[in-house]
Amino acid sequence: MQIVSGTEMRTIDDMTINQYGFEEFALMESAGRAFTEALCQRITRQDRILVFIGGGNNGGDAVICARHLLERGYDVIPLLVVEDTHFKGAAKKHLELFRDFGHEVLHLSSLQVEKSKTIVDQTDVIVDGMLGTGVKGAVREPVATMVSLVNQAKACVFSLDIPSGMPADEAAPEGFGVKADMTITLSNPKETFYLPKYRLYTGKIITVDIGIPAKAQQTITPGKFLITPESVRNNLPVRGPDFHKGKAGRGLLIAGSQVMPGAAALSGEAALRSGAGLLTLGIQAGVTLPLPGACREYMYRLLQVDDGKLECIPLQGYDAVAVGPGLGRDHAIQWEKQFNGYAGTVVVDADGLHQLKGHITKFPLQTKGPVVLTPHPGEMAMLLDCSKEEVEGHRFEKARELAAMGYYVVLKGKNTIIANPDGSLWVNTSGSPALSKGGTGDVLTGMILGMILQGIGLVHALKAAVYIHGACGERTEHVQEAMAVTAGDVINEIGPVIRHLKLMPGPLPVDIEWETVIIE
Ligand SMILES: NC(=O)C1=CN([C@@H]2O[C@H](COP(=O)(O)OP(=O)(O)OC[C@H]3O[C@@H](n4cnc5c(N)ncnc54)[C@H](O)[C@@H]3O)[C@@H](O)[C@H]2O)[C@@H](O)CC1
Ligand SMILES: [K+]
Repeated sequence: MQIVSGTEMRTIDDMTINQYGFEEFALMESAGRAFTEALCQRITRQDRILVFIGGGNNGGDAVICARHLLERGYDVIPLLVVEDTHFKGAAKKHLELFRDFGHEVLHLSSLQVEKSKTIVDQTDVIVDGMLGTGVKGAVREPVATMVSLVNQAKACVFSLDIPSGMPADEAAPEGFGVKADMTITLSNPKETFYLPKYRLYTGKIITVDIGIPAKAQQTITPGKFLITPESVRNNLPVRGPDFHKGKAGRGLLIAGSQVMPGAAALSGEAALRSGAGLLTLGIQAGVTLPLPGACREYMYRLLQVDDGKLECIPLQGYDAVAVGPGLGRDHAIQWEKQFNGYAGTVVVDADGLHQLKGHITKFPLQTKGPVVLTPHPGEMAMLLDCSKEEVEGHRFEKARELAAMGYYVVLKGKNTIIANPDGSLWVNTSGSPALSKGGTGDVLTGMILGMILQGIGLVHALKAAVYIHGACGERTEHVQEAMAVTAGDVINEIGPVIRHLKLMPGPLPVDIEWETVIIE
């Protein structure tokens, strides 16, 4: 499932209409109808419906929705928030058709604000078709007053394509808009749906297919995609009857310190629970690991510290190395000496990232294999010399900026982003507030290491680890309060979540990119 900015959506629409000859009028009909179908599955015949109609193509879609609802016998008030003169092209034709079929629209200009407030108060369902991806700048009157009215309404609000007023481009200045209960988005989820500043706007997100050809979608490169459970399931490691531990990789985890031994234990156990075949823990000599746990299952390599530097470990025989959880910053990793020419995968997290900072531009050139960085927003800000707010406001851009230095980036947070050095992105939708606790990041690093070791391909491994980690958080909430969940509880869900994924009912979709998905 591809995610797009508003600008990219316009490019796709232009290709569809101008390059492939699709009629704009018919495409709009398809959009309005797909929206209505999804809407009708969620409302009842008794609902009083108010359809807010703007003057652009989003309003055109809303006119079509109002027509279909009326033709199906629903109780509908179509309310035009601008004058007829705003309507152009296909939207204008659809408005004319609406009237030709004998339907009437109410004009906002003919109502007092008090009257419009009464109408809103008496409504059960609001269709928000005022502004779509074409919004520019802050919402102007009279739409701004209507946005406020909608946000105070008791009615269930369904935004058409995107909540009115909210921009569809990450680069646009922050906008104020409708706060929907559900957004039924056309063709592709918009990138801003996955930014923290707009989290309260979309409500649940549903994507509907409006018949845009795949060829038009493929013109957007590098692409941004949602991680779907189906795509994770299709690429999970499989163990045949002749399987043995050597086939599940040999990993090295350099982690832990006197004050944070638990981070090493959590990461290591998560790597093993995610399928790692053999794991060695490289840990500073003298650190006492908390027992029990998975500490029994891995091998140890005690690291000496000399002159403030951590001893280097020969890396032959290790398929991947993860470095950083709980490591501290006092004992320096000798990046160049330790990893020079190493052809396996290196994963750097937590204190490892702080230590890597001074080597950030050189490091990908010193290793032969891929390097994965797993920063949270604060660590990302540190790596890119910007503020955490800048990272959170521009998560796609910042993930790509770091990836362009030659890294695979896992930018953590709600809707974790995976970025490829070529700029391709994957966005996660699983997760839970239960994961907001110390140690869950260490668990994710271990899971990433475990998945990488099983040889399913680096991006598939990252997608699987990130998705399953989020799903583990969701599952912990079924049996206990989110606030009570610990990182150890998350580890305990890895096996059940993978089992659940593997047993998912139904045939596998041939091409998930074109499935309609419901994102809770
Ligand atoms: N061919 C296409 O391009 C298709 C577009 N579709 C729909 O078209 C939408 C995009 O349509 P448009 O590009 O016409 O744009 P919109 O309908 O999002 O908005 C344009 C209108 O809003 C007004 N406007 C812009 N910024 C404003 C602000 N800050 N305050 C108040 N009014 C403002 C403009 O004057 C114009 O009338 C999508 O969201 C989608 O709903 C669908 O019909 C599918 C096909
Ligand atoms: K809208």
